[in-house]
Amino acid sequence: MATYDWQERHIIGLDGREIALETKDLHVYYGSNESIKGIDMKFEKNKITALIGPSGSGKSTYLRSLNRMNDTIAIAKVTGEINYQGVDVNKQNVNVYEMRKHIGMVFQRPNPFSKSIYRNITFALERQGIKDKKILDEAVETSLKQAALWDQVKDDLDKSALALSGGQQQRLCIARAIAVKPDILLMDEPASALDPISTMQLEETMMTLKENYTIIIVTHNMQQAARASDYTGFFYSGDLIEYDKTAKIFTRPELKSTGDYVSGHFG
Ligand SMILES: Nc1ncnc2c1ncn2[C@@H]1O[C@H](COP(=O)(O)OP(=O)(O)OP(=O)(O)O)[C@@H](O)[C@H]1O
Repeated sequence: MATYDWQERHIIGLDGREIALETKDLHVYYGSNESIKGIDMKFEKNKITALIGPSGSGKSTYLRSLNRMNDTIAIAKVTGEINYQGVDVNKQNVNVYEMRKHIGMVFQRPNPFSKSIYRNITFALERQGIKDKKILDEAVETSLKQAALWDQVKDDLDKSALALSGGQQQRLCIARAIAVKPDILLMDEPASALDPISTMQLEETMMTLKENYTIIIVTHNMQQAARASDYTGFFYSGDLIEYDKTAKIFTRPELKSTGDYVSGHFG
């Protein structure tokens, strides 16, 4: 069993880069359990950042706090700053519904509504008061194209979303998330319920999406992080231990713990 110096940190500064989102001294508590222990992290605009680390290290908790999903958990308390376009979205007076139009989320398991493919995409837009059929049609086509699903479903838009394959359902959920034109897409293990082919298609979709979006993804799949992301953050026990360009993390990380984790020799 290797021993590691858990006081060591190596965190990239991202000086001079355009920053889409930043947390400062972010802590998350579930009751008396401190699951995130003061994380400072910046995310570069139009890049994919992967969050990796062992089970229970706090990746999902951190990701979910970025668009206030932890608000729904009664015992959760989040302190610190989450800065997005000059606003601390962790402040109580922030309109969370509005904020989530800018910072969207795709979950681990595809969760389309039990509605048609078309209405899955238009639902949020209609809630915003958009009724013009031409605008809704355009939104459906654009977001399905961006999610690389249009060609497969364009003749079946009235069919139930639940009739799609798992991989198609996940791409529909991405299309639904991007229909409201967010800046940032948070993805919590979006490929964990998918087969290898759907996983590859999802990764290709992510690579195209980053032209327009900043993506932050939690993944257990090291190959996926290495292939698809620009930056990687290694989490351990609620702390961000090492954060750098993905190529560096996977070939010559600064810390032994990171190197052991990404090569499967951790512990
Ligand atoms: N809803 C919750 N209520 C109480 N504790 C929670 C809750 N969600 C997570 N935790 C705790 O917070 C810590 C971090 O969990 P989290 O799920 O964020 O880790 P993770 O790195 O995403 O793990 P995994 O890779 O297994 O999904 C764990 O100790 C976990 O038990």
